[in-house]
Amino acid sequence: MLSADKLVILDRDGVINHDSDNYIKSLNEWVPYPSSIKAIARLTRAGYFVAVATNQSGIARGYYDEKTLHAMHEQLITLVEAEGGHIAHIAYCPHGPDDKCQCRKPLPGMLQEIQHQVNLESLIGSWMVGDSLRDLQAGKAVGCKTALVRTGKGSKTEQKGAGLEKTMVFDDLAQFVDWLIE
Ligand SMILES: O=P(O)(O)OC[C@@H](O)[C@H]1O[C@@H](OP(=O)(O)O)[C@@H](O)[C@@H](O)[C@@H]1O
Ligand SMILES: [Mg+2]
Ligand SMILES: [Zn+2]
Repeated sequence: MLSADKLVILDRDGVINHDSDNYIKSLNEWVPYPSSIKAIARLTRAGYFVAVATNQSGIARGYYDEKTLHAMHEQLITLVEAEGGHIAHIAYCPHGPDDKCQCRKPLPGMLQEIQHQVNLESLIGSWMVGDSLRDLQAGKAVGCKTALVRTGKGSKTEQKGAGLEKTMVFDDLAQFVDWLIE
């Protein structure tokens, strides 16, 4: 039986893979950080469940389609499983900022989807790891502990400084995992 403190929810762009201000629009543009793939596998081996919650407004904006997004996620799963890791669930929000959905971070809808997928009563004590303030806000809304990584937009988020109370800051996902499981 999974306990909430053994669940780590990851933002995708800027945490697992390089981000771009022009969106990640194709499988070729989806370039993982090798250390992040290995870090996910280390979490699995340490008994953690790992899930992903990612805003993908590029779909609503017409930059790419869900078939392309699924190809990126199949590649992610293949790379993680090749390292002996596992991803329990990938939640994504295909909507745009004006669509008034319940799943676009900073709203916690995707985290609640993950909660139900892994059969947890609560996410209190789970981890949310992101590079943007909205990732941390979504996590805090449902009681997650929060970690900011400096990759992707993380350094900019850190410099802005707002909303980082009780958030731990790490250079990258690998450093967070070193701290969490060592
Ligand atoms: O970091 P996650 O949630 O995995 O994904 C973020 C991406 O969907 C894109 O989100 C966009 O924000 P808007 O959706 O345009 O506000 C921009 O920040 C892009 O640079 C970024 O690639
Ligand atoms: Mg991000
Ligand atoms: Zn949505």
